[in-house]
Amino acid sequence: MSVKLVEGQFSILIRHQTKFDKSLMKEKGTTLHRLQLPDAEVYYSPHFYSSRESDLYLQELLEQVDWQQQSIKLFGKLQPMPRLTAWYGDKGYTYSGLDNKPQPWLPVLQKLREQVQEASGQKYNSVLLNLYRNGQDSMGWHSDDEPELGQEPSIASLSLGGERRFSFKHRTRKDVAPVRITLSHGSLLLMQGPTQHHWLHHIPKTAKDVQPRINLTFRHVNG
Ligand SMILES: O=C(O)CCC(=O)C(=O)O
Ligand SMILES: [Fe+2]
Repeated sequence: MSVKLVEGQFSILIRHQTKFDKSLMKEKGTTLHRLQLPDAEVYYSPHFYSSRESDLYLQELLEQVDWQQQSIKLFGKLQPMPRLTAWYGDKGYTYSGLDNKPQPWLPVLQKLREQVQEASGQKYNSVLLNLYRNGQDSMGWHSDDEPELGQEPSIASLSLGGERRFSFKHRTRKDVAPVRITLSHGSLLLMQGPTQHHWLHHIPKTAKDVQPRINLTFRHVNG
């Protein structure tokens, strides 16, 4: 394996070469583009996986993951979350006020974790999966700043399936415009450094007729 990191003004080029089984050949070289957000460190690679690899991973995850409909308390009332979720990894973690008991890693999740770790140069011991069944499924404004994630967490987010809008908004600076990107099938988004301190992000609902989408956020939970 060789990892080469070249930092330009706005992009980091990471080249890597890994052995994969022939049926699922990962293309060599990943370019992570740095997004121009002040007070943040965010990188995006629209085609981290080819469309064929992405189709296969999407199918495997739809079939193998233990998808759950969880509820959250809103204004004192239990409401179903507008998406299905699952949590795999080595450590428990509290998210949106819910205690998540992780499931042991599936082989496909291990494989994705290794590839994402190689691209980011970080280690992750947990992954939260979200399944957005249609355009009415969503995730509200939040930042991933739970104390268990440490001061400046690195969060690697893989998207598979229907394209959805992902927006960032600065917590305090009104002079800084929100940033919107469309997360494509097989894309990788990396959020690290001070991003979670200063920015919120969300997945809004859409009236468009969108395909189901799976998002995986790899995290390192301290414990
Ligand atoms: O679905 C996404 O892209 C966002 C997921 C997210 O922000 C999270 O799991 O914390
Ligand atoms: Fe998040």
